[in-house]
Amino acid sequence: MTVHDLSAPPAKEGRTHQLELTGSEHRAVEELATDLAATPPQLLDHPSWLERARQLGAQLPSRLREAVRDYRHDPGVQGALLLRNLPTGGDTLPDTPSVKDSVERTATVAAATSALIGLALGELVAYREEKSGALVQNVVPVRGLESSQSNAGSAAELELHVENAFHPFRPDFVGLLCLRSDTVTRAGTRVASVRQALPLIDEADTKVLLQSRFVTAPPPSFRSGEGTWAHPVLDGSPDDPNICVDFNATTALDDEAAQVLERLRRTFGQVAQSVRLAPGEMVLVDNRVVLHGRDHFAPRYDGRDRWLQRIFVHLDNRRTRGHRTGNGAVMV
Ligand SMILES: O=C(O)CCC(=O)C(=O)O
Ligand SMILES: [Fe+2]
Repeated sequence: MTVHDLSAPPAKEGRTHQLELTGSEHRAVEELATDLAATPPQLLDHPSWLERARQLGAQLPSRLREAVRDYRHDPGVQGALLLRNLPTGGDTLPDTPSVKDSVERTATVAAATSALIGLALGELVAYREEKSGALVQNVVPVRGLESSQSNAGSAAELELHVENAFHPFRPDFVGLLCLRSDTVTRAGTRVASVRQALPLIDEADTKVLLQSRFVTAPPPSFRSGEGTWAHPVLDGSPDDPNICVDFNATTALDDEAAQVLERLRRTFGQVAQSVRLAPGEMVLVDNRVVLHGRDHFAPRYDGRDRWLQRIFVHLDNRRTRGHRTGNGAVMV
């Protein structure tokens, strides 16, 4: 990550969470990820592979475990954790996938790295109706979907959103590990937290945002799903609220709320930072307080396009037990 990075001064007092692994820490993670990738049946979504991933996750270098634990306790003003110098199996990477809804099923060093970190943070989860319920999903540009408001798009900027804002059990955290960056236009992941935006929202608007005057539709990645019941955009502590909004999918139920929503969109546009991930960098965003999106870019479809791998994390899997068959990782 280079320009406009998370080391830019935060909007107000607070920690910026980031950690660059040393050479020996990198090798230690690589060894664990290589061991995990080779663990039978070498399938990411398999219960026995995930059991091994939980065990090996506990052996990650202590500075990494500390950084994750600290971030989990309080995600800071920016709500993001940036990890650098992670292994991705760099020299042996295949071409960037190019098809819609591409996912990783067979274990690789990169996918194992994401799984180890996700399981150190909490529980890996996926949605049966999205990307066939795979735990590690590819974020790649897809030909024909350039203008889509999904992670397969490119020509259009992907609007700031909370991941799966419509869902009663949206992820608590989203992780994006970069395998290949967009070397031409240097497209970044945009991040903006409600902790940064709140001081810029006036009190009257905050009041409206705390009321159930909004609805949100499922994103294009979901095969099916109902739009939400009326919900507030802000909830919890008025001083440090959670946020639930998708500027492409949330609509207001009345004119006043629509104006407030539009002002909120502009405010978030002001505080958003572009995180230009380089290969081996992973950004985790706290999906309760951070909106994310993506700059527009021009893919070449030559096998070398931008390639991220995405994971979702829940902190408490008892909450969703009734939605997960056999206590597995996929919500139905
Ligand atoms: O491409 C990116 O940087 C982020 C895309 C996104 O919003 C997602 O995959 O959830
Ligand atoms: Fe997203």
